[in-house]
Amino acid sequence: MAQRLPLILFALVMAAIPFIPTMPPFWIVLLDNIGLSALVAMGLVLLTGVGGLTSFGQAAFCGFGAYTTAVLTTAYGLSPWLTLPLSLVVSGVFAVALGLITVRLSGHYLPLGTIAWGLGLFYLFSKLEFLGRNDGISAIPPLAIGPLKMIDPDTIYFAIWTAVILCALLTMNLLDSRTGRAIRALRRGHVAAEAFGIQPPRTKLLVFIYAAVLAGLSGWLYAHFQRAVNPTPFGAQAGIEYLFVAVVGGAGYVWGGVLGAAIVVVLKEVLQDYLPVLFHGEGQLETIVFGMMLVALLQLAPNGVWPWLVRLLPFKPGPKAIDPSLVLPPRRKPAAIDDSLLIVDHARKEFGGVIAVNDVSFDVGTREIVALIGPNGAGKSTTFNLITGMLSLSAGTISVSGKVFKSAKPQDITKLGVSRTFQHVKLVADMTVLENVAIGAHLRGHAGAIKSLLRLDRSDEARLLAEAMRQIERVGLADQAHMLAGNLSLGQQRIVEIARALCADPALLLLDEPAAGLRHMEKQQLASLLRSLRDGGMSVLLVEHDMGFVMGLADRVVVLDFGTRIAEGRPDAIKANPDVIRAYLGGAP
Ligand SMILES: Nc1ncnc2c1ncn2[C@@H]1O[C@H](COP(=O)(O)OP(=O)(O)OP(=O)(O)O)[C@@H](O)[C@H]1O
Repeated sequence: MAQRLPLILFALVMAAIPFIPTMPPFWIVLLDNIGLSALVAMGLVLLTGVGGLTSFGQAAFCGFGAYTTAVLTTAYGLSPWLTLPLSLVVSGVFAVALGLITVRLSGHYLPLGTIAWGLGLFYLFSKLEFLGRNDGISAIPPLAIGPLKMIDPDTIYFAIWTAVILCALLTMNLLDSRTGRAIRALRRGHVAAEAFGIQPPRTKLLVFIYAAVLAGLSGWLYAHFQRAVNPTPFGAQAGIEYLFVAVVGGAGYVWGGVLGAAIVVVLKEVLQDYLPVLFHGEGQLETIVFGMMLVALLQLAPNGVWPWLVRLLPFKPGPKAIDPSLVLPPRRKPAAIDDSLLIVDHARKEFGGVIAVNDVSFDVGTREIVALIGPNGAGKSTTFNLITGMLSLSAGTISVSGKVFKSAKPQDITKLGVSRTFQHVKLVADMTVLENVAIGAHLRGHAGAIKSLLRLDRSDEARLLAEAMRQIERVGLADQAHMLAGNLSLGQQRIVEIARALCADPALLLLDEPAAGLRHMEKQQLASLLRSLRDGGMSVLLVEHDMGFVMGLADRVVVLDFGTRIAEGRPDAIKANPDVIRAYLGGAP
């Protein structure tokens, strides 16, 4: 409840505003416009700020919402309350169709794709006869509750701001959940997300639909507020402006969308009113000044105004409460075959003319720590990527717990009980250590987006967080659990990755250079942690350049050179092996 206090206070203030006797009616109109814009921006926060998918085309989804209700209420006489779900469904269905194509685009192609369909849909709205072409549709009935018709700006105000507050609540619920973590994980790229069972295309499509539905809701309200629609507010320029709103307010924050809407709507209004007076009606000066002010604002607050403002607010979110008594059921571990959990059998990987891995074979048994060593470019990371499904084999096979594959998706390998860390740390810097580690337990949770939106996921979520905390304590980072991962040292971030991997309850742990960046004491602690994991029944395969660390820890060592396995054996034998000394150890520092 205390968590929701700022929202309740905000709702009370917004509810009281129309009753202030001296409130100029025009301000209420401005607040209505801010609310409409905030709904679209909130979707963009999730899509662009949190999910990393830049869209210039959101105005088109407002158009779907607005035109759906305009047609159905004027041509078919349907009640606006009936057209509300239909407007949202139409926006959502178009989002599925456009999203299926768009979310697969990457880099510059994604925003370009959204501009393309933003432009295309604008022309569609202005050319279709039944949508009234350029003139649009007028005489749209107002919203009404019984005899109360929401004709004035100060009555529809309540509908608009109820929608804004409700959507803010739902969006915050979604972000504070297993699904929300999956969305936030996407911003760090697909690789880490996929390694823990998150399905990026599906998650992106979900965000895409959610943002479109919010825009559709804004369009529906707009149609009944203006009582007329035409294509202009749903064109590419409006799409760009919505993105501006989100970025100015703070694209990573739900309330950034609302604040951005307030800044942009008020700024435009003030400039439109005062600049022509100051400059005697000269040209389109307000557009130029508006653009310059937004650029200046972004220079001052590159992450948007919300995070800057939040530092001044008295409410600070406390750390998440964790109930240590909650436990997640262990994952069903697949059985090892002939005591081997992992069998790499004549694995080969060619990149064009480069043979990165050349018929390499080795295995990892149960309760065993195996180290994969070799000079730079020997093929260690490529072998790791073959095992984890990030690369497909050119020849040979890999089997995990008896399941043989040539190419498998990372999510499928994770489901077989394999969990990994990365050579280049892949944490979400602006998420806490606890939230990052909880991503590791993604496949152990079950609550989906709908449950998260409605807050029906709390017991599932509490168990996931309790498990994440347990793993953080296990690796010795309890004091850092509520810190942002990006504020930790590189060595600590590597340990956080291990906690995240452990959160998946793996049978086989793959560690890519876990000791890099660690101090001597930290390495010793890591070695004793890995030994205790092995003694507890886990198998570990690690790539590492620190020979002191490897030789004191590994049960068996596999040595690669130029993609070929040149030796395999116990650490003492490897240290004395002349081929290994020549290829690697002799040159090792
Ligand atoms: N995607 C790729 N395309 C082309 N060549 C690649 C690719 N990935 C790796 N290679 C090449 O394959 C070889 C093995 O690289 P890999 O990164 O697996 O070595 P490594 O043993 O992990 O090296 P390091 O210790 O430096 O991380 C190198 O010659 C590398 O240039």
